[in-house]
Amino acid sequence: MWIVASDFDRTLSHESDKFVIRKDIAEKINSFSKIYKFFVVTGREERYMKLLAPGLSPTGWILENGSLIVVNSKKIINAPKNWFTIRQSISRKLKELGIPHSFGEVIIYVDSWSEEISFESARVERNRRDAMILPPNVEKGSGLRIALKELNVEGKVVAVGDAENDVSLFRVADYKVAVENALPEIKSLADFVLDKEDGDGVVELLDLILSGRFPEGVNIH
Ligand SMILES: O=C(O)COP(=O)(O)O
Repeated sequence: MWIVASDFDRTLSHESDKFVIRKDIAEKINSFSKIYKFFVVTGREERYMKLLAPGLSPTGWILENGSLIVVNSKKIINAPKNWFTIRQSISRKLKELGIPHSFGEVIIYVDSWSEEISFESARVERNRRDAMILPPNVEKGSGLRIALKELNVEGKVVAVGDAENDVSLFRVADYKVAVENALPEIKSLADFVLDKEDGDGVVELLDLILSGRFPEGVNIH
């Protein structure tokens, strides 16, 4: 069984489309998901995914950077019980420091954050200019593992991404794939770099898998 775990922003969707996924790309993923497994693994909240990915029906969603898993209409929170008390105290500290932030269902989002701040009971994950404050040990990779366990799915995991918060996804993958527009450090970690950017790159990957040309038939560059 092939299991594709794909980032969303700048991997499935393009900034010039205001991060809304193109219809042909969503349709390709929907048909792939009927044969194999496809998970969208994103830092984003569920409410944004409803707006940015209308009509997209993957096998499952790993949201808020691995802290919220949605499979088979079931929501699983990947955080310790005391996390929400910790989250309140972190929010108070951010307010004292004058750092604007917002809450997801589980995590804290900070836009355009360049300061180096660490917290005792939380982890800060950077993603390009933004940052997310999460429970310790919660990341995209651990979220994917929970989804696979919940669905009782086993197979070869192909992770595809573009930026820093995709590194943990690479750690749980059998094959690490970067889209053409990925950051240089992500490309250097990848087993394969796709010829195309964003969603066109992911379609390229899905076609390689569907036609049986992955991984042997891929030109490594
Ligand atoms: O903007 C974000 O929250 C990051 O989203 P991504 O993980 O899909 O790249």
